[in-house]
Amino acid sequence: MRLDVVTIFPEYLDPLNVSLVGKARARGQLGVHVHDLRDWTYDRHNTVDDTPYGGGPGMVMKTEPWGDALDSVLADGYEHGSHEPALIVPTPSGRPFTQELAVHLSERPWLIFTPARYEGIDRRVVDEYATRMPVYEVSIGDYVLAGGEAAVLVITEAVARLLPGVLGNAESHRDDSFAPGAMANLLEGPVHTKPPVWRGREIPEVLLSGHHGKIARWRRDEALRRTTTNRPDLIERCDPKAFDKKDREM
Ligand SMILES: COC(=O)c1ccnc(N)c1
Repeated sequence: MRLDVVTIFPEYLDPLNVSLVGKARARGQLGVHVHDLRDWTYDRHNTVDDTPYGGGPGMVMKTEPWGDALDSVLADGYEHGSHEPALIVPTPSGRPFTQELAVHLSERPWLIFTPARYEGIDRRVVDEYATRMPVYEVSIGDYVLAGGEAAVLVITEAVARLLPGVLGNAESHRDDSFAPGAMANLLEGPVHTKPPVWRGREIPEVLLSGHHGKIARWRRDEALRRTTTNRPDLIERCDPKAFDKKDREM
């Protein structure tokens, strides 16, 4: 997978050099190219914004720098063998970013992120590139940020961990919160590790039983309990039949 990020704060994406994404890059599983939008400005002040047509507060990011930047990124990607780009536009007015969307994006070969600042990017930029590739306008939650770069980090982290071979244990995805299948729409339950007793607190006995069926049922019940408490809105979406099937597998 190739990721491109065009931003006025390239240093904001430095965390993509560390941890899981950094390791995936070092192993060549992920190519990450961060570009400074101001490299495509030609005036003395490297201007990237201007006042909004129709009036209103704040400033709007101008079409020309974005157009020149995206054309350059596309040319470079194609030249190096990438294909089927998709534009990812982090915005509070986008579709919710979900585990399902993360899975979908992890299956694409090339993602180009355009995190905005100010009041956003002139709409004509999205309209222009929507003629050449799929555009995903994505919100990471019901709140507004000063810029989309933090959302790029969130989306990249969620997508990169799904790439084959990135997470040590391929099974780790199966019980993810929101993962497709029996755990779909359920929050993950609690986890425990050594020591067996800590400040007088012991491990739930079932986890020490070695009975995989009982352990799986306990984990499912704990996931249901946590989901009921924290996300009752998800409960009606659960597929009880999936649990029956899982029970049979136990
Ligand atoms: C400027 O970008 C945002 O404020 C933003 C991006 C993605 N999701 C959000 N909830 C906000």
